[in-house]
Formats: sequence, C-alpha cells, structure tokens
Amino acid sequence: MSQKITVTVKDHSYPIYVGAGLLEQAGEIIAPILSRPQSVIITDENVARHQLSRLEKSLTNAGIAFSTLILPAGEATKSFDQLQNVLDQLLELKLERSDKIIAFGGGVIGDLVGFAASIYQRGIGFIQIPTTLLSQVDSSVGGKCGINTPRGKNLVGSFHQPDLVLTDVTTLDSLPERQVRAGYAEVVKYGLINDVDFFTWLESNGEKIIAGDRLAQTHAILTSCRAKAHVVAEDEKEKGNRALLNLGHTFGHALEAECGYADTLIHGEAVAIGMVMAFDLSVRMGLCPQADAETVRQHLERLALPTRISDPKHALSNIPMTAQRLFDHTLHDKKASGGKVTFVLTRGLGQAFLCKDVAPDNIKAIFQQSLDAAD
Ligand SMILES: NC(=O)c1ccc[n+]([C@@H]2O[C@H](COP(=O)([O-])OP(=O)(O)OC[C@H]3O[C@@H](n4cnc5c(N)ncnc54)[C@H](O)[C@@H]3O)[C@@H](O)[C@H]2O)c1
Ligand SMILES: O=C(O)C(=O)C[C@@H](O)[C@H](O)[C@H](O)COP(=O)(O)O
Ligand SMILES: [Zn+2]
Repeated sequence: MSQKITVTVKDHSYPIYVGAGLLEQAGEIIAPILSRPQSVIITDENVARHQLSRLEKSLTNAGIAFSTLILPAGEATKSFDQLQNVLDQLLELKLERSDKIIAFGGGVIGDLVGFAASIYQRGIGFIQIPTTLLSQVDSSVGGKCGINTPRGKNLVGSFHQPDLVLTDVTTLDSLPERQVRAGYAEVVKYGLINDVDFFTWLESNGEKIIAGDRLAQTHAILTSCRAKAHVVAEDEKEKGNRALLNLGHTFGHALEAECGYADTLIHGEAVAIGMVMAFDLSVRMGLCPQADAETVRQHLERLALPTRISDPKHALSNIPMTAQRLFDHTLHDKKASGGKVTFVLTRGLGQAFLCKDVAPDNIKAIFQQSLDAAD
C-alpha cells in the first residue's frame, strides 16, 4: 500500500510515492519511465551497507541492468571533487541523455546527484529514493540541488526536478537516532511556517516519530510533502514565498559553514538552532510573543535537538565562533539582494513571513545571545 502526492511545476509534474516496502517494488515502478532497461544507482557507504541489496534485487527482478557508485557518507561529499567524480563515472559508463540516474540516500546524495544530473550532457533525468527522515520530508521534493563551498552552503547548484520520488518508510529502521532527530527539525518547520494544527499534532506525536512509529512517521512525511509540493507548485524558482521554506536556515547555514560541514553539526540540528534564533529575532523586533518562542524552544529541547550554540551537550559548543564571523556568513545567503538579506521571521506559531529589513545589529545580537545562552 502506498500513497501518492503529485508535484506540479510548470513544464514538469512528478509523483511522490510514500509507503512501507516500496523498495521491493522499485524496479516495477521505475521500469516504465526508463528509455532502456539500464540505470546507475548513486548512494553512500552507509546506505549501501544497510539498504542497497533491497534496491539492487528489485531492479534485477524487473530486468533493469545497473551500475552502482558508492560515495563517502557525510556533508563533505557535497563538493566540487565529488561532483567531478560522479560526472567522470557517468561519462565512463557512457550514460545517454535519455537515461535516468537514481539518487539513493539522504539529502547529501540527493542534492549532489540532482546537480550532476542537471549538468550531465546539459541535463538528464533522475529519480529520488530518499532514505533519511530529512530527505523524505524535504530534500527529495522540489528540485533544489547543489554543493557547498567553503564560503557557504549550497552556493553552487541548480533547480532540477526529479522524475519520481519513491519513499519507503522502512528505510528509516536503519537510520541512526541522531539523524532521525535532525530530520524531525525540518518536519517541525512546516508546522511553524503556516500550519499550527500540525505543530500541535507534533507536540503529542513527535516522540513517536523518533521512536519509529510507522503511522506517525507516514503522517509526518505525507503532511510535509503536501506542504512542500504546494509551495513549490506556486514558486518553483524561489522568486517569492518558497523562501519561507528557509525558516531558520540563514542562521543555520552560517553555523554549518563555521563548523566546516563536518559531522560536528548536521543540517537538521543547525535548522533547529536557526529556527529558535528566527523566533528570538522576531521577539526582539516586537513582532512575535515571547511565549511562542519559548514553546518552540521547549518542544525542540524535549525532542533532544540543540537550541543554542552554547549547548554544553553538543559538540558545536567547542567550536570557537564569533557573532561577527557568523554574521559575515549570512551575507552570502542566496536570499540577499542589494547587500541585504531577506529573513524568515514570524508573528507566532504558524505565522512565518519574509522580511527584507532587518538591522545588522539585531542579527549579530541574536548570534551573540545564542553564543552566551545558559540554562
Ligand atoms: N534540496 C533541498 O531542498 C534540501 C532540503 C533540506 C536539506 N537539504 C540538504 O540535505 C542534506 C542533509 O541531508 P540528510 O540529513 O539526509 O543527511 P545525509 O544525506 O548526510 O544522511 C545522513 C546520514 O545518514 C546516513 N544514512 C542515510 N540513510 C540511511 C539509512 N536508511 N540507514 C542508515 N544510514 C543512513 C548517511 O550515510 C549519512 O551518514 C544537507 O546537505 C542539506 O543542505 C536539501
Ligand atoms: O526547498 C527549499 O526551498 C528549502 O529551502 C528547503 C530547505 O530545507 C533546504 O535546506 C534548502 O536546501 C535550503 O535552500 P538554500 O536555497 O537556502 O540553499
Ligand atoms: Zn533544510
């Protein structure tokens, strides 16, 4: 049993299938959209260890020949070096423009493979098979692809929509708990942007999602994908409201860059801290009730996500950082225009909005507050 959501963008619509055991059906679902029964699976070493044999068996059963490229795991793989490696190997395999490649993994694999697909022979099709909670609720949908540079997150990339997203919730069974919690931060994001009822549901069901409750996970994935599909259909290339999906990200990306895209701080954790900062900034600017910022902080803390840079339980607190350096990173944000960064602020739970006019001193003050915060 699977459920289907359709993402409709101007000249390209595609389905997201969500269900348990879909990997076993991957071959039959993929075969009809291939121009010939041949493909390339690109994955990382952890996904290969835990889940690859299921996908390979399914493709074989459907008569699809394939090669498999296994990349190193972790954020550092979203790099120029790995992009070149992937492109070289696709060329070596003589992939044709009408072929499709399969991104099998978390957001790192999805973002890198999507970008490679968008520039290989000026663009080939690709299929997303996301295997982390984060990629199932967010990164596999919407076509943002790219790599990091030392100057900032995702600064080189493209918009390239997949042809199909195949989400098998059972892949989450082998995902380390820290990664499930990090993915949960992006789930909470949808509630905080514009769906207070979903946030209320998460307050009662968040722990179940982390604990692996299949029904709760499926509900969270479907709700998140529907929300993202709606935003992407209205604004594929982020000319306007798609930027709301960036709640917490301008702060979070600055932290990730300062940590050198190492395992010290993973994306979802950075987003958790960043969302708290976005609420704190909104309170500081007199836009949002303090009580709502407190509700968000307490919810994320209860789910064992970091909420401040100074959190002594998190390795991030050992990295030397200054508010000025963190602020400098924000100037590279892709939402910047005329030297000013657009921030996602909020009037309260489920009431996010875009603001082009935030004083630099307020931004630095919020970084400083997070650096200094104590229990
Ligand atoms: N394109 C977008 O719209 C979008 C949205 C959100 C995040 N992102 C990007 O996604 C990336 C983060 O993605 P992520 O959190 O999925 O991280 P990830 O891809 O690094 O995966 C997290 C870890 O889990 C391992 N893993 C993956 N699936 C597994 C499984 N089923 N069992 C065991 N181990 C497994 C991976 O090897 C890795 O070590 C960031 O680069 C972020 O910028 C992109
Ligand atoms: O899909 C989007 O749009 C998002 O902003 C989703 C984010 O969760 C994601 O991390 C995205 O990659 C950030 O985009 P960026 O443009 O700030 O790099
Ligand atoms: Zn994100």
